[in-house]
Amino acid sequence: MSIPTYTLNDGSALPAIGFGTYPLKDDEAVGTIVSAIEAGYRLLDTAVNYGNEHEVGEGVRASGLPREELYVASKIPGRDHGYDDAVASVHGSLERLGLEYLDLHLIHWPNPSVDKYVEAWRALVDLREQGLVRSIGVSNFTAAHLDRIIDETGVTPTVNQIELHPYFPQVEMREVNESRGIRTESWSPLGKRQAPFAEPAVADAAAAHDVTPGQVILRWQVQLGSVPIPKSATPERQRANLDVFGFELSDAEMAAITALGRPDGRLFGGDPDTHEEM
Ligand SMILES: NC(=O)C1=CN([C@@H]2O[C@H](COP(=O)(O)OP(=O)(O)OC[C@H]3O[C@@H](n4cnc5c(N)ncnc54)[C@H](OP(=O)(O)O)[C@@H]3O)[C@@H](O)[C@H]2O)C=CC1
Ligand SMILES: O=C(O)C(=O)[C@@H](O)[C@H](O)C(=O)CO
Repeated sequence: MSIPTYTLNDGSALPAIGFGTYPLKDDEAVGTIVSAIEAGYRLLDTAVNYGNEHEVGEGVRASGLPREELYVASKIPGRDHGYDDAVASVHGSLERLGLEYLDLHLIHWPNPSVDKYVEAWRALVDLREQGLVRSIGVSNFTAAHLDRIIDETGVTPTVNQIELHPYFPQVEMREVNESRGIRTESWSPLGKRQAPFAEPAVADAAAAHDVTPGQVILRWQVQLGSVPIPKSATPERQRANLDVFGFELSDAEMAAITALGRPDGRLFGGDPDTHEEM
């Protein structure tokens, strides 16, 4: 299956759906990642803090695909936001992955109380110039965090990966990203443990299009223009989650799913102004 791509603001191409790798680990993770690549995923999302960059790199090699056909993305953890620490962090990621370059590297969380995310961003800008990272972006950034790094460096992130699922549809942040030319990526795109598969807005659309509730939610993500990165350890679900380009939700179906959003819809209170991860 060939996956459509978006052109990012730096001219590079990002697959319209990717594979989330948290919390896959150890030998089993390698097989799971190979099965995802065989299912057709090309974008693999990892992070230093997932502790599985080695496994992702092994999966890339075991897939037998040429490196340039895969799109590998990782993230700098909060403890590495100082400029030199961020540079060392990216070198560490490349070493663990066993790759010569990353397609995309993100700042994982802004950690505003530490107040060093601008330094981490400067490091990413320089690493991109050196060719170690092809595209650079952020995760869990609010409008204020985005505007600060853009104002202080003149460089706009290509993507902002944020929590986005039917109970937390991020209407405002999607507009914030779009107005700055930043592509939104959705983490926990299905809603993880709280996936709203039984909600009538989802179940009715699934019945109408003869697809699964998971496919409806991921298709909703695609039609919002956000890039979902669902995780599944199950090959059948991996394949089903990718098979969302052969049907289209109506405007009414889209609106009904977005209307499931609620103010307390975050999965674990991950408000980037207050939730910090090191
Ligand atoms: N930047 C950030 O701060 C964050 C980034 N992430 C990224 O986002 C990725 C995805 O998020 P995640 O939290 O895993 O949540 P998801 O919304 O992807 O849900 C994953 C869960 O749903 C199950 N599942 C997957 N497909 C289906 C299906 N078709 N039907 C029923 N159940 C299904 C999986 O189980 P099974 O494996 O058994 O199929 C798993 O338990 C992560 O892997 C990570 O890469 C996540 C959190 C924060
Ligand atoms: O998966 C990620 O990228 C995270 O940031 C996680 O640590 C996330 O915060 C989580 O799953 C907490 O339960």
